Amino acid sequence: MPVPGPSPAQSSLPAAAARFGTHGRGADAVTGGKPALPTGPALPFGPAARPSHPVPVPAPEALPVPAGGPGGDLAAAPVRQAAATTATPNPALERIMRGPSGVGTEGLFFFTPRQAPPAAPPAPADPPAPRPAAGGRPIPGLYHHPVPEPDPARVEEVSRRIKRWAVDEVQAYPPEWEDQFDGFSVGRYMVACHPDAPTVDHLMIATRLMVAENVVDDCYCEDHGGSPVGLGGRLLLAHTALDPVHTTAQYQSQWAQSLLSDAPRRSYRSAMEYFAQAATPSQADRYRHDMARLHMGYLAEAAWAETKYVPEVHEYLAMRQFNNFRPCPTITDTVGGYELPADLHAMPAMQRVIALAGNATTISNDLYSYTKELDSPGLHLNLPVVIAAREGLSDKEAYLKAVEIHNDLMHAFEAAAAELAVSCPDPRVVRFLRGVAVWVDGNHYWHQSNTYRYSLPDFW
Ligand SMILES: CC(C)=CCC/C(C)=C(\C)COP(=O)(O)OP(=O)(O)O
Ligand SMILES: [Mg+2]
Repeated sequence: MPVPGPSPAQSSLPAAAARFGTHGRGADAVTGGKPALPTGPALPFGPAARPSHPVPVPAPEALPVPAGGPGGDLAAAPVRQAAATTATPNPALERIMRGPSGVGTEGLFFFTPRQAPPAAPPAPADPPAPRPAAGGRPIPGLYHHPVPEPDPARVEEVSRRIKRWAVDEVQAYPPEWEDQFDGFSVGRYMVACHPDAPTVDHLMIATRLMVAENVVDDCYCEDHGGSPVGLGGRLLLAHTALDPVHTTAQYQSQWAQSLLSDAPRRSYRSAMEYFAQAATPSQADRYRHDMARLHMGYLAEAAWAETKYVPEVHEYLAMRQFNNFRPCPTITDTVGGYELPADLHAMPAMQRVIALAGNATTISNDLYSYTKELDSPGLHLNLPVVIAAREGLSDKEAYLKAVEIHNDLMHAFEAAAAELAVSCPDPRVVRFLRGVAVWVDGNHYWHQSNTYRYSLPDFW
């Protein structure tokens, strides 16, 4: 069912909500500069908008450990003293591999009861049994970890607050698209992905960014008012809502006003303002870097769409490593209320873990969104489509091959994460790795259960 375009009265509002619909099409363009709308918070990046000093970074032994959340048993001193490698039983290492216990921690295991780690003790006898997911069914043969249902009270509160932000603070979508916004279920998504968030305020940091990222993708890139034509200029200007321009007074104020001129920029600006207030400067810079990666991926995809180029499979996978969920799991420490320091984040082994996790989650999206994208206008690239075109396989064979690629990525991610947890048992590293792992699982849960948005092909 096509989504009706905005009414004339609403057409001055940027059409930003198509991301939240199952078949949202025909949105008006939002790329032109529109008159500034009333805004909520003050402009970001001014002295008043920022903490005058970074949020204090706790020492490892002082890391916040929410009750029942991950990391609780990881902050213990014995873990910090665990040997880099060991051939003999080591209680600290055993605890790392065993991971936390308690409700909500199933997704935090690198090794599940189904997959015993090499040279590691068996998992605890009574791991929490996840309740069945909200709906939908997993893709047959897709390697994943079920998660418990996200805390309904948190889901309700995040959902309430995010709608107020989207409607009142950034005017992200016109009123008639409310049901599509609700159907996206971003509250359930973020609560599932961040079970260790200490408070709803922490969850809101991730939720605003998630909405803003989708508003930009829909309105600038996708067929909800977006287009590959001119995308570079739009994305660069939107990127300045995350990474501010520093120029002379006359142009500084013009630039600041421009951030209010469409829904993507209003959303980025506001979500970044909230994020930067909670993050350390290093965490904010990490996010900017990840978003620059994302925008580069959007541009490669757009360039191929413009020239109707179907990439080789390895070229597609390279593009999709950038056009990727990566900016979402990499804020897990900010949302968890602690910091993975920059030098630990920058370790090549950590970078590999992050890339593999991002790639697995993004190929999972390719699989769950396959039928939606087949229905969209033009040729929408995703991994099964590219494999079919480039390797001469049937649609079904290509899809099943893409499932295998996803599974290989997941196994590589888990192996790399477990290896790093052993070789660098700093509790912040281990907690971050678990945060990424549970984000991967929450992301799968959301895709599987979002039957409003996704449906599986008829291949089984
Ligand atoms: C949330 C975020 C950082 C998104 C950036 C990249 C992105 C939009 C995806 C990885 C999702 O892929 P896709 O555009 O194919 O989304 P849908 O399949 O339309 O849900
Ligand atoms: Mg997709």
